[in-house]
Amino acid sequence: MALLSPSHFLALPRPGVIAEMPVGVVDTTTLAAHDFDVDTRTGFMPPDPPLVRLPMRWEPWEQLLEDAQVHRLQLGSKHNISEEEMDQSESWRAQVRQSPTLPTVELRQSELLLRRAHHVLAWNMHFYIHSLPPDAEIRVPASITVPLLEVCAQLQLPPVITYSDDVLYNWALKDPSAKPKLALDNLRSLTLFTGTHDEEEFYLTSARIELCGVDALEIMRVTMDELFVGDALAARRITRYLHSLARVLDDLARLLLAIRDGCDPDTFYHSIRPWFNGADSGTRKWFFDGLDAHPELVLPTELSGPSAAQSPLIHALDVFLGVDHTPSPSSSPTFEPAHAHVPPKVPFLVRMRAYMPRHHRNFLQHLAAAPRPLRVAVERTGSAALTDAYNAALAGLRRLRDAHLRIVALYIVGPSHRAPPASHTPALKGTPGAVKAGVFVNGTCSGSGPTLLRGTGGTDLIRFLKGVRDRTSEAALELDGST
Ligand code: HEM
Repeated sequence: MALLSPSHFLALPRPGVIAEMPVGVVDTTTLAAHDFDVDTRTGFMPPDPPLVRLPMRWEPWEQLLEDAQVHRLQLGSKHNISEEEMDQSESWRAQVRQSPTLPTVELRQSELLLRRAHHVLAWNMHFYIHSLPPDAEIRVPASITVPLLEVCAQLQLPPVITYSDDVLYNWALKDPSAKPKLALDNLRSLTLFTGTHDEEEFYLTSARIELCGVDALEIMRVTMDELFVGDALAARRITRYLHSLARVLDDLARLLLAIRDGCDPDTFYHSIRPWFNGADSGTRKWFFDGLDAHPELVLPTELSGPSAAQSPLIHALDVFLGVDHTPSPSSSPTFEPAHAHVPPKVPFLVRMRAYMPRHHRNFLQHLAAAPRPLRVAVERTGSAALTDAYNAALAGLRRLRDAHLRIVALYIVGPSHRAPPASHTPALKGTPGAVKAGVFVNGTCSGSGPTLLRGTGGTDLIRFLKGVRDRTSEAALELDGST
């Protein structure tokens, strides 16, 4: 790939999340950045397939990622891990430690290079940490720490796998010549921990929801146009749009529930999910080597693993419909991190925004600052038809969250009460339904005991999810405008 010259318009400095862009300077870091990197056809997914490999200069990182997958590194916590598997992981980790610390300056010229670098380095870091024996100290080698933190400083993302690494920017087309190319069944994942069809389906379920969610984004857009007009005809149109939104939300719920066709709950819980754990999900602290020589690189105080709670689409739906997730002071324990070495911070869903690509974060801020919020407009008109339609859209979002609760019960609560199947080999990619025999993997999910279940991000899971679901319905309006 040819690198851009420093004077090229795409090589202009990226904007700060909080800092405003200087007056007159357009954010050109991605071709769609002027509209928050939200594409009219693909929403928060990029319209073109993500980069699959960095240029030769960074080939050592790519080679390590390929080796980890080809040699099928195993979770260090797997209860019946063989000597051979332990040796295999250790020899891969030794290669990581011996790798040179590659410079990242040239990556800065392209957002797409930076994205791929974050993907590769963060994935290598999770392979490194979670393949370690359960009693080993967690020390991320300088060859990962330094370039990863440099890339993170550019992208304003934390040094950990995010939803954008495993869903938004982790896909390719099965058939590039298919029409339409981004059909829901024309996707495959790029990087997998386990090489299983189950893991791929886990990521692709979210990817399909993002693509189908484009219809919801379009409804938001036309509704906001009508809110600007604000007359009786606009109110009738918005009424129609909100009923359509309820139907789109039911489509999203169907896509979510369809995960059951391709992803086995025990495989997910025991073999796949432990790879996602962040620093706030385990009892061992993560140390990052190489920082002494780089005082300019700053580590975040908390690192949560990837979660679809980082999906900008679902946040956008809440913002648009005016669902307020600010927890009351009495509900704060729901949002406590799992371990004492991670200080409690802001509410979980707000925290998750720091893990989103910054253009998407900015999109949500922009949406929240809309001068004519939908909920206020519905309250003001007092129209029965419009209020019904608004409540129908909220009910659709609640049904989506009800479906999600069923999935969490099936994929986390259920398996956490069961011992891992004694003979369990997940079906390999491309062989769905293959006979399962041989190996099983014992997960290390935080709080995975029956009494206190916690999510990837360290939440008191069911209580938290029910709270979010209930706040969705609580936003409903009575006909006279009261809640
Ligand atoms: C097997 C499939 C899934 C499982 C086991 C699962 C599990 C979880 C867990 C444990 C949480 C709590 C937060 C955390 O700690 O990460 C969560 C939150 C969340 N998940 Fe999922 N999830 C699944 C699929 C999805 C999908 C496909 C989506 C949609 C893109 C989604 C959207 C969300 C959202 C938006 C939240 C934040 C709470 C909310 O807004 O309702 N999840 N999920």
